[in-house]
Amino acid sequence: MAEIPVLTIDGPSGSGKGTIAQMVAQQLGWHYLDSGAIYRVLAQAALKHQLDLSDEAAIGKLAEGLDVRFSIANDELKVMLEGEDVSLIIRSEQAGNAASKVAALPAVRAALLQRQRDFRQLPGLVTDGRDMGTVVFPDAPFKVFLTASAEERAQRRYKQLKQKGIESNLSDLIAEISERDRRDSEREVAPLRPAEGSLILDSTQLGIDAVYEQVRALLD
Ligand SMILES: Nc1ncnc2c1ncn2[C@@H]1O[C@H](COP(=O)(O)OP(=O)(O)O)[C@@H](O)[C@H]1O
Ligand SMILES: Nc1ccn([C@H]2C[C@H](O)[C@@H](COP(=O)(O)OP(=O)(O)O)O2)c(=O)n1
Repeated sequence: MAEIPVLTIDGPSGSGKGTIAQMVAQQLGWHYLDSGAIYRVLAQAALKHQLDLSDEAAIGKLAEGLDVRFSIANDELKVMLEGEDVSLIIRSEQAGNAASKVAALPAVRAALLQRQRDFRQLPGLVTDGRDMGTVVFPDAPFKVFLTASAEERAQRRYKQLKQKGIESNLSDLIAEISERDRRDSEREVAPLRPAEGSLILDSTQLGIDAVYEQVRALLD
């Protein structure tokens, strides 16, 4: 496994991880793992099965048997839960917040570890999340930690949700993003933090192309 290259991109919500990860994966022809989508789908499944989001035993069990499938259609990541297309519903801020809650449960993280590592296939993998460089792929040769101010990230999310036809409110988004940053950074297991040896990029003042160039330069 170790010889299969991996680029990990970790960072807080709205820092641009998914955008950059997909651009690199597409350009190199590498596989792509959106690890956050797994937590989002799990939270969706928990709500569907009317489980309490803090019920570690029940949600850990759900995570073990989670029936989630990813595919790419028209350059967009398509996500199926138990045969149902949940690609859009999992992108709301409520879904992100619910994902952050189930993601703090140690049993959940343990249940999902191998499933994520299985994405490491030739010719390579680009993956984004919170603990890709610290826990899931600690031996990855290429690691990035992408960040930006909470205000800038909320603005980006606002525009992105609008483009998807999802209405939101900017001040609510700033509050939700800050709450999620705090929960993801302060949890006991796999908290959000830069992996040792990662390239730390603050994209508050950087456009997508400038970030992309710096990440690509790391791989040359
Ligand atoms: N450097 C950047 N400057 C401006 N907008 C950006 C930048 N990076 C990403 N975006 C935009 O911000 C939104 C959130 O990006 P996304 O990749 O989904 O973030 P993340 O995966 O970190 O939550 C998207 O609409 C994306 O086009
Ligand atoms: N590797 C990961 C990925 C996501 N999570 C959790 C924490 C996040 O708040 C939620 C949603 O993650 P996601 O990357 O989809 O969220 P953003 O696109 O950054 O807003 O899942 C995690 O704990 N570990």
